Amino acid sequence: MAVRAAVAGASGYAGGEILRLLTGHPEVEIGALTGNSNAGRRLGTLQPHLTPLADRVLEPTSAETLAGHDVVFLALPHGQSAAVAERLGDEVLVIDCGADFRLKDAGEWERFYGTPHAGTWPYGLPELPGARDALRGSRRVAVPGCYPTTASLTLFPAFAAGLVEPDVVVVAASGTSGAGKALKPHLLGSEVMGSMSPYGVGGVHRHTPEMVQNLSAVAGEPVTISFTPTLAPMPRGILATCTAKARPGLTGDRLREAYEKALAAEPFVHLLPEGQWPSTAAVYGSNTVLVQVAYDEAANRVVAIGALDNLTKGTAGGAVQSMNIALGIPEETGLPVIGVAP
Ligand SMILES: NC(=O)C1=CN([C@@H]2O[C@H](COP(=O)(O)OP(=O)(O)OC[C@H]3O[C@@H](n4cnc5c(N)ncnc54)[C@H](OP(=O)(O)O)[C@@H]3O)[C@@H](O)[C@H]2O)C=CC1
Ligand SMILES: CC(=O)N[C@@H](CCC(=O)OP(=O)(O)O)C(=O)O
Repeated sequence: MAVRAAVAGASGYAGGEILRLLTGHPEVEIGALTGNSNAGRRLGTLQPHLTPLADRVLEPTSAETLAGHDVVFLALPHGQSAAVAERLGDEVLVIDCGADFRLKDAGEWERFYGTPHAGTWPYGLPELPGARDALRGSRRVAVPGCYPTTASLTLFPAFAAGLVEPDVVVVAASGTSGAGKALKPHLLGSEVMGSMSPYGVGGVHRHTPEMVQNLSAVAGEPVTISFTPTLAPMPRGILATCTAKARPGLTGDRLREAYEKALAAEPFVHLLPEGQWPSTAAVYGSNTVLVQVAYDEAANRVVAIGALDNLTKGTAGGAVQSMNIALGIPEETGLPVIGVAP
């Protein structure tokens, strides 16, 4: 019997990408689609690429409209998920694309988000050690932020093998869809086109504690991370350059072996052949993360670079991957691994 899935926030970027993937998922039947200011409108006017669903009309987002489904995807602004989720019942699989349930440390949540902490759900980054076990059979999933997905998948093999010091620098560029569809003056076409600009500089971006949480768990000790996000003039994609000081005795061969071992069985994280480096264009629309790593001997630093599509593996693809695991569906079902080129 098909899994019946509802999508809250279907008018937004993340909701639209979830629907793009679910329309091709053989086990899923799409149920209620909800919006907020766009409730009552035809989906085709908001998401014209979702042609099979063009005549579906958005309902208001409420526990009532989302009831009666096996899975509910929440693609809502931060702070909106808890009130909906708590009325959906424990047997429904609720997958939250927002940040509300990602962090374990309530103090860190309050410091970066400025609101009371709603709680912690199993974290939807299956590739991290132990994550698949926590997701299997779970009825709640917190989908990671797009930058933490990129940096964590790019660096965890180095930490898992104990090859680097717990002192990391991440500089990442993101496409503009990462900021959502709502109008923001710094995202107007004339502000973004032909320019790259940093934001959230100096340890203040809310994804910093999420990266720290992930990599500290893998390292088995506290990791500090200096994270600088930048905005790039492209609709989708993240390219993260991550560096960490090497531990004594590291060689390029040992580093490569550690990455090969950690990533060999991963369907969605692909270590490129030596000498080839990731690009955002190569992962456009796919659930793949491309990774490459090098040992910069003169600077004694590991340089690891990862690229993904922020809306696919960075949000919706990760969400569907976690749904598959939670429901016992083969993990790769319905998820593209091939990008769009040129
Ligand atoms: N974009 C990305 O790359 C990523 C996004 N996420 C997370 O996914 C979630 C959605 O992001 P995104 O799709 O980019 O954002 P958008 O701004 O594109 O979409 C937001 C959605 O939420 C709805 N909405 C707005 N306000 C409310 C409200 N008060 N109550 C209920 N629904 C509301 C909107 O409805 P309407 O349009 O009808 O008003 C719209 O459907 C966010 O939590 C975001 O952090 C996570 C990882 C990456
Ligand atoms: C380009 C851009 O603005 N990106 C967003 C992150 C997108 C993401 O992963 O979001 P959530 O944590 O909100 O789910 C930002 O930096 O705020």
